[in-house]
Amino acid sequence: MPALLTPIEMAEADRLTIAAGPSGQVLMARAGLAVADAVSRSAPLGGRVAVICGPGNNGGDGYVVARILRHRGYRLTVFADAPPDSRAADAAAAFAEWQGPIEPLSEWSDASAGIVVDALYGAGLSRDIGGAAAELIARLNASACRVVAVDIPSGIDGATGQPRGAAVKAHETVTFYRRKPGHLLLPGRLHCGTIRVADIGISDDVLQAIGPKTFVNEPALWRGLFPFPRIAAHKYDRGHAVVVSGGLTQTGAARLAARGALRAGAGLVTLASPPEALSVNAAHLTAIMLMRMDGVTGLSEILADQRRNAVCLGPALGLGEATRGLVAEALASGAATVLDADALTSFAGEADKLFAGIKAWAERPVVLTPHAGEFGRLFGPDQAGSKLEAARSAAARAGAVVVLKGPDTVVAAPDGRAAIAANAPPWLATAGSGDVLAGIVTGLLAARMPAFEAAAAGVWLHGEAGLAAGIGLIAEDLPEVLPGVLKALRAAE
Ligand SMILES: NC(=O)C1=CN([C@@H]2O[C@H](COP(=O)(O)OP(=O)(O)OC[C@H]3O[C@@H](n4cnc5c(N)ncnc54)[C@H](O)[C@@H]3O)[C@@H](O)[C@H]2O)[C@@H](O)CC1
Ligand SMILES: Nc1ncnc2c1ncn2[C@@H]1O[C@H](COP(=O)(O)OP(=O)(O)O)[C@@H](O)[C@H]1O
Ligand SMILES: [K+]
Repeated sequence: MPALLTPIEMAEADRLTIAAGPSGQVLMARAGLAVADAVSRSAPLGGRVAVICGPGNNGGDGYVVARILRHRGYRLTVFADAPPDSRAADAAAAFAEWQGPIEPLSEWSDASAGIVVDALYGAGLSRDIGGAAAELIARLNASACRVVAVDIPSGIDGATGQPRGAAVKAHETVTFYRRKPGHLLLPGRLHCGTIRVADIGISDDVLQAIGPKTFVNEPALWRGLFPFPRIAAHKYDRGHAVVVSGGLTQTGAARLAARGALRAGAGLVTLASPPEALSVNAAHLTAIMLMRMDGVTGLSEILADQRRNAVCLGPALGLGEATRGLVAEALASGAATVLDADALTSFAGEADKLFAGIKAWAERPVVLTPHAGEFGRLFGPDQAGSKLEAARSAAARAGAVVVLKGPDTVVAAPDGRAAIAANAPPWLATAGSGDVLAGIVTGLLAARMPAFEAAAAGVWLHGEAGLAAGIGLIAEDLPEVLPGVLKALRAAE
């Protein structure tokens, strides 16, 4: 299970492990060894290494690293302003075994070493960093030193990815057992550099007891429910997606979504077009079917055929009453519904009306795909907590799966499950890319994938498609590279 553990859950994993067998000192020894190995991989033997130790068990890991590296022949200096806190017994034991020099934090300079191990604070960060530690972090970040962070760069909150006061910028981070949300959420991810996850002997049995609800968005999370075509299936088994087009001069976005839906696996896709845009849509469509849709009645007629089991509204649909009417009709039809862009912004200030329409038929899947701006307009600009918590509480409030987009897209379900994406390349930030994503999710819903998994799989496929197309991609490329991505996904089954 690609679980992410919050600092509190990770402390519980440590506690359960220690209760069942190895001591905290043994876990710390393994953690320190993993970090020492990471340093050894990039530092020439005999080179200078500085280890900066804080007052808790993160600092304890640092003393272990220092001892191992000195034993291997590196020239070590430890920097710490105080011995370990009395509550960090394992760290105190590691400190007692360190028999080399200890300098105050204020003495650190980039002349001390080319490689710096950051063991100031890890999972126990509990307030903003100030004083000598903050000053040191500023000097460290301005230096040319290579920084290896123990567990998480000091100052990054493992639950939220937010810096607290000051935060180390690392080139490499070695964490233990499982990553935390703060390793994936921005800006935390940008502070981590390359992330290694070391096995320190924690058994997956602890996950049963902890019941984590946050995951990395990768295939292990949803592959079992992915609608790979079956040999005995016909196209209607693969579902029929409907995408609603905007008016005469706003048709491209819906066609991008429709093509995403078809490539993602819907057996059929129909573009529902306002009468005035029929000819322009007709000029651009081949495998995708076209139907005339005259307002709400028109959409109602199209969705009356229950085989049309998923519908996407929003891309370039226009703002206002007409769009609100179409959304209400889609939600009342019983088709799985994806709402994006204008379908979300049209409910700014009237969000509860939208949520009531969604909750009126709770078993019908609904996925909302806002970017940060649309999210703020719908759910209010001042969401408390991290992006993860914002998406989670929005999903509970709306009664829908929420895809809060960006470089660290979060997919959250009303039941509290959430997945954070780590595979999206920055060139996905291009006009129309979100329209394709809405279409991909619609295609997966048409193929009857459950909503949370369809949204997560859609986001992952979109990211992989971005990687496959590479820099320079335009939105049109995304559906066209999906077959290669799907082929690799299926081969890895
Ligand atoms: N036995 C275990 O539980 C294991 C823990 N491990 C390490 O232990 C770490 C967690 O240890 P701790 O829970 O002791 O926490 P930390 O060592 O991350 O920090 C806690 C200490 O820092 C102080 N502190 C927190 N925020 C501060 C701030 N902003 N300014 C000044 N002081 C601050 C606290 O008062 C406390 O003394 C992990 O990150 C990991 O590196 C690993 O050794 C694996 C095993
Ligand atoms: N910096 C970034 N790195 C990776 N992916 C990004 C980045 N910025 C945006 N994206 C992704 O690009 C897509 C943009 O969607 P959206 O903002 O709706 O654009 P549009 O309306 O032009 O289609 C989303 O899937 C989003 O997650
Ligand atoms: K650290």
